Amino acid sequence: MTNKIKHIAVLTSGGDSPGMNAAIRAVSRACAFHEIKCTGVYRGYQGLIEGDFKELGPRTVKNLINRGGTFLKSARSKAFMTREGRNQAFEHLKNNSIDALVVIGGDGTFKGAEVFGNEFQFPIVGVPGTIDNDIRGTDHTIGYDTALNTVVEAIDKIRDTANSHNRLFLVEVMGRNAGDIALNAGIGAGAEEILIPEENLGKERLLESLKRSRKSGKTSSIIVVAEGDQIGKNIFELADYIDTNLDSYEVKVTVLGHIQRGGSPSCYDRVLASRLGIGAVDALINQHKAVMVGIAHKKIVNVPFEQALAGSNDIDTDLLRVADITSI
Ligand SMILES: Nc1ncnc2c1ncn2[C@@H]1O[C@H](COP(=O)(O)OP(=O)(O)O)[C@@H](O)[C@H]1O
Ligand SMILES: O=P(O)(O)OC[C@H]1O[C@](O)(COP(=O)(O)O)[C@@H](O)[C@@H]1O
Ligand SMILES: [Mg+2]
Repeated sequence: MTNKIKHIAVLTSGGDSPGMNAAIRAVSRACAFHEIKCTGVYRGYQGLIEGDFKELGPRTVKNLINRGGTFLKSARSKAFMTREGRNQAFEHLKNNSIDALVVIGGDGTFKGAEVFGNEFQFPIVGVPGTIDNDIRGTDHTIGYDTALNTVVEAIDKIRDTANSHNRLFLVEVMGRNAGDIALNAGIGAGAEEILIPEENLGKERLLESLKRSRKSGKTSSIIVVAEGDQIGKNIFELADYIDTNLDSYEVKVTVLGHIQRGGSPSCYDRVLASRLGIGAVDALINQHKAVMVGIAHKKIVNVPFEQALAGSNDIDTDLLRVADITSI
């Protein structure tokens, strides 16, 4: 076959997520399987600009499947947003005879890949790795399931103390512009209210709802707030507002922060990462470019970057209903 891919580079970019290591491992081993040379790029696009490369063989990636973070490290690269930076990146790829690139990251990473791929006609395939699950065309992104489990475990602990003290806890979770973590972990942890960017509840309605649940006999409450939510953006201001207008509870705030991004990946994320890593190499061998490899209805799919980037997945209205009914 003409244009046979002989050398693939792989990088991780944007916010790290549990399972990225498993995805790198799968890419490296799929390359070994198909007798394709594999190079790891350190620190995402920044390492591409600096030529910070390391050859990856099947044994280089041993003992990684269970490890959180990314051993190739990740970065948010300002220089890659410039044409000059991207020119440098292309020179390094050319000088190292690299034919194609696998980028593991989120929406920003795919945007960068789309821009770069168009500018230099360079084949790039994306693997969705972000805890936010804010990519279209794939049911799940790598790291999301692990993050959900971390959040639920943390909220279970908060529930113990909330209940012992008759307190209302506002728990802030990640998800820059997406409510997936808040909604699913909120249901899983039995939250009374879930505030997400996709749906603006309004402070007054939140207060009314809390008053109703207090009246119905609840003695403590957990509200899960996505960091990008309209009324929860400043969670401490929201806590003051509730404290001032609802005297039945003592209000406390917990910001879960970056613990949500760490830890050993769940089995689901390990399997997903393994499938998508292999899918990315398959896609390149089959001459695909500018696509993300995703999973839809249990099957591997190739989704053009343009579609993957068409806003985050719509929020599942059925889940909103489940949250409403189970918290009555
Ligand atoms: N429009 C763009 N042009 C070029 N590079 C971009 C663009 N958008 C994002 N990138 C690159 O992708 C990197 C990762 O994006 P970011 O939004 O930080 O994370 P994520 O991929 O997890 O969403 C950015 O730091 C930048 O280097
Ligand atoms: O660690 P940083 O750079 O402060 O970024 C925090 C952001 O990264 C995330 O954890 C993941 O987002 P991305 O996958 O888009 O990088 C968001 O949920 C959060 O808002
Ligand atoms: Mg993102």
